[in-house]
Amino acid sequence: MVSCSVADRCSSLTMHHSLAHDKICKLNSPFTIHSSLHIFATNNNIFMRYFIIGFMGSGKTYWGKQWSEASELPFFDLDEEIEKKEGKSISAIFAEKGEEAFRKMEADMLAVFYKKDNFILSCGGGTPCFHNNMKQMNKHGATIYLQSTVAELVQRLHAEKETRPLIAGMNDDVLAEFISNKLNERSSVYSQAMYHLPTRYMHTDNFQKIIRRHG
Ligand SMILES: Nc1ncnc2c1ncn2[C@@H]1O[C@H](COP(=O)(O)OP(=O)(O)OP(=O)(O)O)[C@@H](O)[C@H]1O
Ligand SMILES: O=C(O)C1=C[C@@H](O)[C@@H](O)[C@H](O)C1
Ligand SMILES: [Mg+2]
Repeated sequence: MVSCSVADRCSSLTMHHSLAHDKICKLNSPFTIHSSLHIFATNNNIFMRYFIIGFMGSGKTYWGKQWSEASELPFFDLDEEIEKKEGKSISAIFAEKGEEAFRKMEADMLAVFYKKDNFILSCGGGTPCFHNNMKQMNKHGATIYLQSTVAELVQRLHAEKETRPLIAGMNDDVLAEFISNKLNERSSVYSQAMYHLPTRYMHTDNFQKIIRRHG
């Protein structure tokens, strides 16, 4: 399904081959993802499914929207889809029904996307870590891990804690420790993504240029 071309060279971005996870190829841009390398086909239908994963605050929604505008692939945000279906915020769902119930809703909503054809989906921070979701996403499309450092995440999440139930009310020291521990715990799952994009090397301008070149 996927192969690495000779042009796939880059200092900051790596791709994990979906069929041979031990093979790591350097890519010249995140948008090699958008090339024919990641077109999936069944029964003569061609479709592109991109699942963006990463820790809370890594920029999945931010980059997913920009990528969608530039590529014209429709953008969806899994948290927002759950909120629409349930008619309440993620915080309210956690408060009223608990995390376990939320994880089930999340897996069920994700499964809806396995049947859609062309999209970019920004997942929740914990999505890959529950209900075998990581394996399923790798099976049904291309998975893209936005890899951020603890320092980047603390900086971004500092101002947005209250909309994220897992970190609401934490002071900055506790937040940094929580992020560090949780990231550590989740890293082995995130690393199963086909593409790893370190967010500190991503900028709007080069992102869009890359799309124009590869889209
Ligand atoms: N490269 C960037 N430049 C400027 N702001 C950014 C960048 N990446 C993310 N942000 C900002 O950081 C905050 C967190 O990003 P975002 O909401 O996209 O994260 P997320 O991965 O979708 O988080 P969650 O899993 O909680 O939904 C947002 O305010 C977003 O606008
Ligand atoms: O990291 C997590 O577990 C979460 C991230 C958010 O996107 C939401 O899905 C929810 O707040 C849980
Ligand atoms: Mg988001």
